Amino acid sequence: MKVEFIKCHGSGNDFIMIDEMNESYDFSESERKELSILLCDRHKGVGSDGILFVMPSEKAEARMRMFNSDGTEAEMCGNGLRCVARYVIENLGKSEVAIETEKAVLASSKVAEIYPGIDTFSVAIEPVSFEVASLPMSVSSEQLIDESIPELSDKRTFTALSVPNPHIISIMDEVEQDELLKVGKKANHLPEVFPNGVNVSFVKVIEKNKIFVQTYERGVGLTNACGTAMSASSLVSTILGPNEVDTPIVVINKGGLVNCVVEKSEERYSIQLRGNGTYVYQSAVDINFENKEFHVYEKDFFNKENERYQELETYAQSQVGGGLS
Ligand SMILES: N[C@@H](CCC[C@H](N)C(=O)O)C(=O)O
Repeated sequence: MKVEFIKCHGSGNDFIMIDEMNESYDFSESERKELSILLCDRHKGVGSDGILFVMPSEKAEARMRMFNSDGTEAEMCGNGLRCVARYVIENLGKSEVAIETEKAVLASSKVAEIYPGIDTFSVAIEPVSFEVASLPMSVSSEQLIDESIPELSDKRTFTALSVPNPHIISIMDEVEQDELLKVGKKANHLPEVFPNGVNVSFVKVIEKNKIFVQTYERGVGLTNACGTAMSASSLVSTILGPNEVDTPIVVINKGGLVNCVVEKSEERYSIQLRGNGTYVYQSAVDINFENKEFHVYEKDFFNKENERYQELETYAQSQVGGGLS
């Protein structure tokens, strides 16, 4: 079977995007999982953090399903949703669209550039819940706000929330990647506490409304950026730290930066996540699901789009001080 795809990224969190709206691939569920494991492999495959399937929807202009590189499906993907929003916006010639995800239909639109020359897309990150049952997470309390999780660390405190995929966030003075890797691995081998796994983020507050976030992603490992994690981190550093609601929070990550606006209405939080949805190249793969063999065609690069993004990346790294280890 020949499958066409676009290689894209949001903040360096990279994806293989497959259009099932205009193409009738008719994948089975096991084929979607297989595609993710084979193609996301950075040594033998195309290499990416996950696969975005853009599908028809009865409730919205399109539906997104997102699979991690280990073949598991996530409830939501913020950086991926910006890429899908761009694809649907450009395909339909609209400036805003609604995208169906597992737990919600989410508003997405093209907005003012976050950096000169970078087409920028805003996606709604909701529903948000601090109930531990929503992750799910097994602890004796209903919420876990800035508390220790002894199984993970004896020196850090964490806040648990779903947006709606599961996250735990720890705010600290300096983010150490090796420590994040250790804690992230532990958290994802602790089914008695996190039966479905969890995304783990370390956050440094650089100044008011400016934070640095790095994430160990469930189903992937350390990534350049995780959109839902940056949204969750913006919210937690607003509740526990100096950030403000209704104000763009600059979130620096290893792959660049985004803006997050935390909103509160009738005691419910939501976040607007704004950033790039960059196309790197398009290509196709011939895949035989029986024997798991595949051949990737030549890459057709999008003209200079990713080179422009690299300017933003360089700018973002200059903003973080000692945050990158
Ligand atoms: N990178 C994504 C989140 C992808 C899913 C995550 N690994 C999970 O399993 O919840 C993002 O940008 O939000």
